[in-house]
Amino acid sequence: MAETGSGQTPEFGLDDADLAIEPTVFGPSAFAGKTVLISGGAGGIGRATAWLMARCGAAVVLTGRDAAKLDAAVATLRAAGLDASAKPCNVRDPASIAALHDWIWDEVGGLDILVNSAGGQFPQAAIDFSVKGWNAVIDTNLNGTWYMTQEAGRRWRDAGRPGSIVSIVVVTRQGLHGVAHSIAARSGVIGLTQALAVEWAPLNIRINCVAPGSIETPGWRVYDPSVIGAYPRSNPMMRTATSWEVAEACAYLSGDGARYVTGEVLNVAGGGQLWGETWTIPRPDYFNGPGRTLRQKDETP
Ligand SMILES: CCCCCCC/C=C/C(=O)SCCNC(=O)CCNC(=O)[C@H](O)C(C)(C)COP(=O)(O)OP(=O)(O)OC[C@H]1O[C@@H](n2cnc3c(N)ncnc32)[C@H](O)[C@@H]1OP(=O)(O)O
Ligand SMILES: NC(=O)C1=CN([C@@H]2O[C@H](COP(=O)(O)OP(=O)(O)OC[C@H]3O[C@@H](n4cnc5c(N)ncnc54)[C@H](OP(=O)(O)O)[C@@H]3O)[C@@H](O)[C@H]2O)C=CC1
Repeated sequence: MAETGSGQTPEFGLDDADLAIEPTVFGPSAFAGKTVLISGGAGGIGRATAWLMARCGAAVVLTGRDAAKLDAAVATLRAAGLDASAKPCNVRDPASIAALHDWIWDEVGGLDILVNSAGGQFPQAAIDFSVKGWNAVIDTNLNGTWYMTQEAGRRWRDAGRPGSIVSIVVVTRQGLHGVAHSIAARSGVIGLTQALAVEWAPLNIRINCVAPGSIETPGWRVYDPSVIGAYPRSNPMMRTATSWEVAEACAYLSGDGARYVTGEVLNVAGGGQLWGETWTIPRPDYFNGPGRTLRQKDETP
């Protein structure tokens, strides 16, 4: 892995030098003339999506809370000759989202695509969640995604313009343990997406989700090395993946190739939605035993 333009090599995942040259199935003008807003745009998956779409001709606008991180990401994109800008915003704060959109519509010339990649959680047994911790995860992942989505929808409606939204979620029904708050929040986002796919079809707005599996990004810093070591076993392909592999799914779903697709969840998880297991907290001993047959059912596991 090469060094980034900012002199930083992330602990996990691809850096900017990698993202500048990763091969893609999309042509160099696949997103020409499109403006794409990416929350979490200086993070792992958001950053890869920014590089991919910018390399395919889009003007990308990055947002997140950390202005310095955004500025560094924009500087490397621009140094590669790409059209990138950024404005900080906290997706938990509707006023800062409104200010971001005012700037995009007044200064950048409007919006075509929104990618909701801001999000995250911390690993903890659900029985130990504090009220504050639960609310932090719900507010970031469910409310934040809704605030961003509603603001984009309103602007498209008011401007009479079509739009496309992709929200990054997690695999909610199989294999991911120790992040029940996030499963709850992302299940809400999936339900919201299905509802809006219908309600907003008359507005010519499509909306879909991407559910990544084990994707090596800086976000992995909150997981203990002992659990990260097992992540390749989260799926039948028996490997982790890159942010680029998720970015290509975001590009497909948000772009014209998916013009007849709305209300979907695309798992980019190597089949982890079908087989595999990811413990973000240490796996309880209960699940390490052989289990019991009917004959053994009254014995202690
Ligand atoms: C088949 C599928 C395989 C998938 C494998 C991988 C699974 C998924 C991986 C990812 O999604 S990685 C990429 C995502 N990135 C992150 O998760 C980034 C890190 N997370 C965060 O930044 C936070 O968790 C947050 C909640 C998203 C941020 O919110 P906020 O900034 O408000 O939080 P804090 O102020 O830090 O904390 C608020 C509150 O939350 C509780 N809390 C936070 N961390 C922990 C922890 N480690 N353990 C227990 N509780 C925690 C706590 O109550 C905090 O309040 P205080 O106690 O600090 O007052
Ligand atoms: N990596 C993985 O294995 C998986 C990731 N996902 C999900 O994909 C999405 C992207 O994750 P990934 O790129 O890996 O993680 P990163 O932590 O690398 O990126 C997430 C970004 O979200 C931004 N963010 C967090 N909270 C807020 C907020 N309140 N307002 C604005 N921006 C915010 C952060 O920027 P800043 O700190 O500057 O605000 C950060 O750059 C997340 O929703 C994640 O949970 C799902 C499944 C697996």
